[in-house]
Amino acid sequence: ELIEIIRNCSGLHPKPPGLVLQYGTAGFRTNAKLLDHIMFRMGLLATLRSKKTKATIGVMVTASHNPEEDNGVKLVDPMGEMVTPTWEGYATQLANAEQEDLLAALKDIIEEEAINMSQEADVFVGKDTRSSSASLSKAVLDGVSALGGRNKDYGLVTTPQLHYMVCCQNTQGKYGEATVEGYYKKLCQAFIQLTKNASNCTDDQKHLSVDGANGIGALKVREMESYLKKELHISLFNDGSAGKLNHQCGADFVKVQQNPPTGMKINSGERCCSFDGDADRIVYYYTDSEGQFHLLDGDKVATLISTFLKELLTQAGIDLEIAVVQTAYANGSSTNYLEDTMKVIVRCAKTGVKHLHHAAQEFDIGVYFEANGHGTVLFSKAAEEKIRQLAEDSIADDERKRAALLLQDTINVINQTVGDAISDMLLIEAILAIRGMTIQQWDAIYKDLPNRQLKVKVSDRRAIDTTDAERRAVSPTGLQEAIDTLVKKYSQARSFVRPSGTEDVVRVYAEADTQESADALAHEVSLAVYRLAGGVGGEPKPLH
Ligand SMILES: CC(=O)N[C@H]1[C@@H](OP(=O)(O)O)O[C@H](CO)[C@@H](O)[C@@H]1O
Ligand SMILES: [Mg+2]
Repeated sequence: ELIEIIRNCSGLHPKPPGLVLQYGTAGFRTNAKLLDHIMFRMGLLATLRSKKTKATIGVMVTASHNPEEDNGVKLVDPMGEMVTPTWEGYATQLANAEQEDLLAALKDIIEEEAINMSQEADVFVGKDTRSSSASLSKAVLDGVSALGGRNKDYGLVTTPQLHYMVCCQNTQGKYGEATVEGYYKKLCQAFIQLTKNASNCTDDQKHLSVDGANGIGALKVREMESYLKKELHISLFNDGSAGKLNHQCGADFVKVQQNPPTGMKINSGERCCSFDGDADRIVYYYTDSEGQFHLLDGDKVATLISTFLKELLTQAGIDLEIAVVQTAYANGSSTNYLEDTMKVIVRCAKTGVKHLHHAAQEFDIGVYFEANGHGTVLFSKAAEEKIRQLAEDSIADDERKRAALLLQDTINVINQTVGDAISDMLLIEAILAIRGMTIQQWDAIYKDLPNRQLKVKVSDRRAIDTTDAERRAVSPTGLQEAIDTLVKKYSQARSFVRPSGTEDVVRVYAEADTQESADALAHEVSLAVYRLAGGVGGEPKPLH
């Protein structure tokens, strides 16, 4: 019977023969026209995952910072985290089975995981604002129904909101209420509590300009505003009413171009931030009186947050281990500052949020951020418990107790399931307010080393294999030696290369004491990649 149903339904979502796609760093992602069968099949897979875990699973339809024509899908595991690697493998298998092999591919997974098909299943579905998202999310729902799963369609939500809903549902409301309203209430209440500790904060300081990337984040910021009770004054730009999603705006554009977004009115010295297309990344910036642009990326955010937390822990007199997890893309100055001045533990993980999240779970408090602005803070159960006890302790002295209460509100403003632009924004705004800190003062904590990111096209990027959290290349032969030799020519220099997990390119990163040196080093390393790793098209040209 099931066989019949699936055969009929899957016929409505046929796979283009021969098409091969991979569940990559952030799920499937490609031109929206190629994704209908993927969505249907991810509906099937999410239902199986739900039966297997006996918990609610999430499916988010989005392609984040990609252009509007693209789309994609990510699966969310029971605690709101990214789906586990084994199931990423199943996702790829199921996605690539030809139409006539679909049933067999499903059966393989059911047998391999010994799934009880009579177990009930629940799947939460969300989507971003892309024009293709409506029909693609329907295809997901079709997949869920085909296997008899129940679904809840949250419609338009940010990626981190969907992660949050899944976690709330599976913790029976302990993490919060599994509604968009519940999300705003929890975060905004914590934010308002926190900012009560910011004495004499002026209206000017409460103002923030937000670039919504013409995406879902803009819609949700607008929805949230009334819950903020005027404690934060947001001017929203790129709200989707006129401009195109991610086009010359949004966090990815601002970070990679090191330029302000179009469509935003920026007064010199004013605090601004940009979200990406599904609102799981945030970067801050301002322009100074000379018109110079200053970017405060994920590394600066991690520094601000970890410094704040460390001070509170000291004030509270609680002994908890705090660590910052970065990737190889973290600016060398940030790593030095954190290790040498802040004296916090720093770990380097492979690119991709799941790797950082995993590494951060090893500590009492793990702050993780990619340089591009995706990140959050994780508190272990034991850490939350210690903080709660002190906050409720009736005989603790006032200063310790105040710090514990601040830590508690901080925990509540954070979305621990995944990086969340809205939640990160509220936390950063609260920290700046409490410390009476301007964005210029925040920026001055350390000075970024000039850096450059480039892409090189090669015939097969798998030719490059890396080790040591992607900081060294082990193949092709001679590449790492070539990089080492080039790096030695410059001062305070560092460079590495790795195959991208989301684009068909090799990424090159270089930093050095001056922008000229960083640019020259990045170019020379690009040439080495081109020559040693099978470059295609013309040789990389120098930037200047
Ligand atoms: C250098 C860089 O920013 N890489 C991004 C990018 O991965 P790549 O594997 O580098 O293509 O997309 C990922 C998913 O959004 C994100 O996690 C990661 O940080
Ligand atoms: Mg994103």
